[in-house]
Amino acid sequence: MAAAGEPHSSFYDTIVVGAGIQGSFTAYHLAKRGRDTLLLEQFPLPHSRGSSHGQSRIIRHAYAQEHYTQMMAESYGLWEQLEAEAGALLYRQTGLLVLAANTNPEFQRFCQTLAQHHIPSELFTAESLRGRFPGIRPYCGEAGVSDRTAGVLYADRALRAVQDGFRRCGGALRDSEQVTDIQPGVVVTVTTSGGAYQAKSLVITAGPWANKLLAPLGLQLPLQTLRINVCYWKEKVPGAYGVSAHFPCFLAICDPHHIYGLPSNEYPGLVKICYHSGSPADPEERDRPPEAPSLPDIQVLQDFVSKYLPGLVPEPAVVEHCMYTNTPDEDFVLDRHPKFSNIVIGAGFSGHGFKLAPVVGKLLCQLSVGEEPSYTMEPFGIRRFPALPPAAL
Ligand SMILES: Cc1cc2nc3c(=O)[nH]c(=O)nc-3n(C[C@H](O)[C@H](O)[C@H](O)COP(=O)(O)OP(=O)(O)OC[C@H]3O[C@@H](n4cnc5c(N)ncnc54)[C@H](O)[C@@H]3O)c2cc1C
Ligand SMILES: O=C(O)[C@@H]1CCCC=N1
Repeated sequence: MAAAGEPHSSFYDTIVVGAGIQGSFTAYHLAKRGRDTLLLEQFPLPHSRGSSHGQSRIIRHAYAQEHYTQMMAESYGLWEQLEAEAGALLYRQTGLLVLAANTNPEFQRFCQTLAQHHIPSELFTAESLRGRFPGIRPYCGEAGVSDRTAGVLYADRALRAVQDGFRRCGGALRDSEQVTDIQPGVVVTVTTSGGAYQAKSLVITAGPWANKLLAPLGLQLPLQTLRINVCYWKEKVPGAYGVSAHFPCFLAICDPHHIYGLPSNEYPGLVKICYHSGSPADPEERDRPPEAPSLPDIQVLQDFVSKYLPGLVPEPAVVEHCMYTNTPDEDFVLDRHPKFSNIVIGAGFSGHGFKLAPVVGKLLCQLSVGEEPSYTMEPFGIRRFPALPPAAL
């Protein structure tokens, strides 16, 4: 990194656009391998306009799709490594409870992946759930399966830790610099609001702005950007649903969208419970009220809280906002640009990418240095979207 007053280099091995959790981890892995790396961020850091801000995220092995459970084994290790390097606590184990009718096929897939991967877990009937978690009322006789390894990641702290780690490895992080133009080629030229830079390869991890950057490169991915209401609910007895009372994270498999929650911790007396969907929104106008009537997500949550969590006041006490960028199948996009092989794209993290960022960053790093990725990339390829115009491919 250039010292204060020294001119900045303008030629890098790799430039990463977007310093959310995915771009920051990609840059961290690149710098760790000795690649001269520039990480560009449009806003002053830290900021709350994308998807990686806030204090907490769920981390879990439990997934209905095996490819994520497989990746989580390595991800846990990399989070631990970052914790050690940063000398900061980034993860608190709380366990996770998945709730559903025990005949639900998705619930059964969760049970299968947990068993196949030997993740410490336990099955609960409605009755045993009541005994173990008195704060939860299985209103429709739901069953449960736990993932004891799950917990909460301290998101803001984690983002800072990975960016600090990147800098310690010699990486250059320039915030308040919006990328305004990308010229592909053997050497890629990136113009920002503050200058122009060149690199042998480029990684685009721009969150809800991905398609804006990809349009001039002839590519539009089927991404939907959603505004998410992040709701916090007051405990009737402070601490009853808290980490110290061993209340777990939970994921209720509901139709059409799941509901998930985290124990009270970051805001004393408040439990975070969210709907796993939101209203379509442009990230530039996230908080503008939608023209069409928005999803009645808060109503759905109120109904859920009053039925299933009798110790909470069934009205949100605090509502914050965040963005999801969803693909149609909610699998990530981790691939090279179909025409420009030295441009790599990480996008569409569909509201579940934080916990996997250490492995996502490694895979994007591997793609950008031309290495064989460590996992099958089939679920993440751009070519899985049949509706893409053939010209883009
Ligand atoms: C409410 C909520 C709850 C969630 N809960 C969980 C959870 O419990 N567990 C979990 O694993 N995941 C969870 N997620 C998902 C996870 O947080 C996201 O998948 C992840 O943060 C996506 O990171 P990103 O780096 O792709 O995007 P972002 O964080 O949005 O980063 C993209 C960055 O690119 C920058 N950028 C864009 N365009 C430009 C440009 N032209 N020039 C320079 N910079 C640019 C942006 O400013 C931004 O900083 C949740 C998400 C939300 C919103
Ligand atoms: O990724 C997670 O764990 C959370 C909870 C389930 C839905 C999305 N995000």
